Amino acid sequence: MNTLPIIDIAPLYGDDQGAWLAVAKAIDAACREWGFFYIEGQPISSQRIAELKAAAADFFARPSEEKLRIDITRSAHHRGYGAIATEQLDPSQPSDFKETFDMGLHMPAEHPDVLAGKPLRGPNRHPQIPGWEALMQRHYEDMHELSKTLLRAMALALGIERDFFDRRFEQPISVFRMIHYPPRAGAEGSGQQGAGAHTDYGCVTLLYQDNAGGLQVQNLAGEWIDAPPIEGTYVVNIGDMMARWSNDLYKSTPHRVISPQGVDRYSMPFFAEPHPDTEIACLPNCSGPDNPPRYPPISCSDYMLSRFADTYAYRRKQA
Ligand SMILES: O=C(O)CCC(=O)C(=O)O
Ligand SMILES: [Fe+2]
Repeated sequence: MNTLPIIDIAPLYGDDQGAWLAVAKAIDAACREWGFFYIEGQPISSQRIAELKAAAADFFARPSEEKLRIDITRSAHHRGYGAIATEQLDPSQPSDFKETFDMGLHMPAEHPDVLAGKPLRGPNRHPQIPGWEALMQRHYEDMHELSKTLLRAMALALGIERDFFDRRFEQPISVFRMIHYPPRAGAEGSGQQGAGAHTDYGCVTLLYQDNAGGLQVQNLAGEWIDAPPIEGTYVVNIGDMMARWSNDLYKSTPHRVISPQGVDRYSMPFFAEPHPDTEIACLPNCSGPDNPPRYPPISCSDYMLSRFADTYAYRRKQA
């Protein structure tokens, strides 16, 4: 059973200002209370999802040698394939029982930012599968637009300029990721779990999950509650950078994935992050005389790099 808010965002695409504001307020309230909610009425087509799922199933079923041609651990800017156990989201647990594909904003090797060695900038690394790159590119752009639509609603509800986030999310370091969780062999509680308990690092995560189930969210009482699959929805959650940006007005909530039993699970998060040079300093209207800014300003890229180093052993070694 689901206890998280479900928000129909269709009015964000219409002309009714009153309805628009009501949705913005509902999103804002969910960010303050839970940091986790579902959206429905979003414009990503079910055909797109079907194409992505077919592409994921095809890619992850390929031999390791083929997938490792785009090994993420050999990419300085974090693109490509992550084999099982590359990531360890909960350091007190075994590594995650999942494999991943990550892509971001493509910047060719000769782009000045790449030549200057700017962190997290560079070309994507796609598998050699016909149609793959075009599909991923289209989806990345559509998810970028969807995240900006949600951010615009948050800006309005917070009483800051409507385009505050639009201006800061140009040339973003957002990542689209596909994840495959193989079926778990042992009983629940034994050994590796799908994704260890963690909070997301960035601003806003928009997650498509298939119907296998297993995503859980920690409530205020510290209990794990299910965030079950709901047809046609995305699960949206706030990450640590947005919590920091909003002076902890918005919550970044721990979550995890229990490996599926007897079935494969596929999920596809889009991690929306700003331009790397964006200054993350207390947002307007998020502090006051009794509530001073809690964190010093930091650049988006410095913040993200420090968090990546915590989760990926191979990046710790590089650092
Ligand atoms: O696969 C999922 O449902 C959640 C994945 C997740 O939390 C993450 O990648 O940050
Ligand atoms: Fe997460």
